[in-house]
Amino acid sequence: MASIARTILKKPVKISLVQLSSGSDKAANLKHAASQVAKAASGGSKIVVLPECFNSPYGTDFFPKYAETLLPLPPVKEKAPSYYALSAIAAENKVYLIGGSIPELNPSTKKHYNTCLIFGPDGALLSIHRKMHLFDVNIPGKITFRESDVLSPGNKVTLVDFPEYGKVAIGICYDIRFPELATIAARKGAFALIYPGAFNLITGALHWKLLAQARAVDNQIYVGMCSPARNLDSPYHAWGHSMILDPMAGVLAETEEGEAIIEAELNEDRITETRRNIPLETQRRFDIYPDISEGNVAYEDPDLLG
Ligand SMILES: NC(=O)CCC(=O)C(=O)O
Repeated sequence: MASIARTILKKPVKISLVQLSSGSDKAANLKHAASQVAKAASGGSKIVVLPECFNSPYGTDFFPKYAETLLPLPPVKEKAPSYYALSAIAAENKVYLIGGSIPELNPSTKKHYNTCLIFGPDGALLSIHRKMHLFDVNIPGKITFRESDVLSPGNKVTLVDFPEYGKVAIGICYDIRFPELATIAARKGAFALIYPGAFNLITGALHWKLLAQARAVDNQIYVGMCSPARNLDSPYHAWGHSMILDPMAGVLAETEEGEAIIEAELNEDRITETRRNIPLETQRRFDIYPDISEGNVAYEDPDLLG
């Protein structure tokens, strides 16, 4: 089989993950996010990531209360303060901003979503990812959570093109448990999988790093997982431990549970070296099993097209 030689990261890029400390005051959370993204950008990062539900506490009781109306695009200013704050933050700092996630309401269907907005360095909206896999778990005596009591799932794989660099795939938290999403994105040429995510203290301790390393090693790609800082005053205690992994699943940057910014430089050489040394791409057996990146993959969500 021929080897697949293609450039997927056009030039080195520094990325920052902001493990933000948030509370119940949305305006204060937005202001704080602005100052932390500015700090990350001043260190040279051109891609900056915020955590899941960075503008609100995380929990089913909070989603409707904090939900913003994005549709039809562009949203009405008063109904989407986080949208306009993120756009301004991206433009002021000239960064690609992966805006964690915010609770969203589609007023025509009355459905709520857990939604990531991605803006370019000019402040223009590049893409929207709605969490595809909802966090519904029951580990008796430890944690029960049912996002689906309130939220609806998004219906597409999100690959965003950052023209100077290449494509980045977006998932939100529980989405990382589904390797299909990561594999589709990697085979479609993403150089990084980015997951804003708020794992908890039970599964975080066991699975957070394991899943990050699994997605990196399976796909020979960079992975970033960006958590909120742990806030013991809030009902949900996030695991923290934001991390950036290289395509060999080595940890490039990692933090603990407090507020922090972590950063790393990503480059094409590390991807090609990994893929040359362990040439999974040319060893796959699509004569035996299907290539899940081909065929019936949704990249557009009809609900988002208006
Ligand atoms: N916010 C989430 O999706 C949490 C996911 C999580 O904790 C897990 O174990 O998965």
